[in-house]
Amino acid sequence: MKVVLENLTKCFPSRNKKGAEVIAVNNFNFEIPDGKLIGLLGPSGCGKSTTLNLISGLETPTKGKIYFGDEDVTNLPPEERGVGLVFQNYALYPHMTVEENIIFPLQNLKGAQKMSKEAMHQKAVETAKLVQLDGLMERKPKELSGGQQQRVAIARALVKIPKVLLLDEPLSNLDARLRLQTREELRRIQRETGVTTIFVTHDQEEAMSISDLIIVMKDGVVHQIGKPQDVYDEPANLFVAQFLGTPQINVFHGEVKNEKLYIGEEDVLDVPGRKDMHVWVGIRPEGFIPDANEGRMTCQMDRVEVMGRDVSVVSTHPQMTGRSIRSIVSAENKFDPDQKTVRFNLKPYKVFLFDKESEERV
Ligand SMILES: Nc1ncnc2c1ncn2[C@@H]1O[C@H](COP(=O)(O)OP(=O)(O)OP(=O)(O)O)[C@@H](O)[C@H]1O
Repeated sequence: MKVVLENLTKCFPSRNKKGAEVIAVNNFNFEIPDGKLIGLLGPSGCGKSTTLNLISGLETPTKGKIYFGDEDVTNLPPEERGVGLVFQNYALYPHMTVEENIIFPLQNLKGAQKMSKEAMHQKAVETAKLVQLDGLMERKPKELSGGQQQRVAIARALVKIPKVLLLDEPLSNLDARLRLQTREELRRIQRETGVTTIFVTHDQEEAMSISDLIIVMKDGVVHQIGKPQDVYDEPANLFVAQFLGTPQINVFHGEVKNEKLYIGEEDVLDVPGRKDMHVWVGIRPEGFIPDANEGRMTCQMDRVEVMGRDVSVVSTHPQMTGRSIRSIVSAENKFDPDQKTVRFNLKPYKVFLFDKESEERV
């Protein structure tokens, strides 16, 4: 089912009398396509959870509308929206078995939807199979790993076949290995069920790896929506460029003069057709090509970190905004441990220019 957000806005009153109100979500407009997995991404406090709570009905919007398909659900309570919810803390009932936990939402069905014990059991078994828990139905939550507990929570959210599945940081409580495994599981379950899913995370790598589309938010405002690779390759502004990618993009003070890009005294790249202006220059770590003789950009060598197939060259530059430049280059490049400088040429498609004031891409 598609989900339409129309001018969606949520303001919270200030916690003290003098303070300004908080605009947690500011005029969010988007149509989430049917059957897709959407990653809602941004730093802490950017309004991700509030957006999810508005979609689920746990919060009511200050302004704007929410549609599931063509139905306006803005004023419907959560239980009438048909959403499945999964939170960071699995919130399972500790005294119930896996099966009882999964069945729980079915027991509250009323009227024509009421199910027999046998039908509920069948449904629980089917859903448990989907999340690969079918051998563990008699266990209590404390007898399960974190990843398994989260799968019970997902099964419980799916058992009523929700129109929309909403996941708020569902992997945060898992250790690194389980996190990786469970996110792949999540992707598989979403593909198999085809339920439109919105997944909140502050972890850009997690969102990029499993989402069909990512939405990048900051301070309640949506900064960019797109396929993960497209957003990485074509960031709309400096914030998005800095938020996506590990190591982070390197940012320099720069200037376009006579169709050349200058960083400090050096013209590091030809930029045909560009008008003269001062810019922020963002260079992805993979955008540097070491060239000891003809490299147009000279940096002060700090150290080389071995990563296996690649090496990370850590260097500095007076026009750099952060502490040090991180460039990832093939391990086939050889560096002298005593060299004072390192010279690079730049891959033009890995270099982004941003307006100095608005920080929008130019
Ligand atoms: N009930 C509330 N009353 C007042 N302010 C709130 C309330 N809930 C959230 N906020 C504020 O709204 C903003 C957005 O909060 P929200 O929880 O949506 O962010 P988030 O992106 O999910 O953050 P995190 O990743 O830390 O959970 C924050 O500034 C937060 O302090």
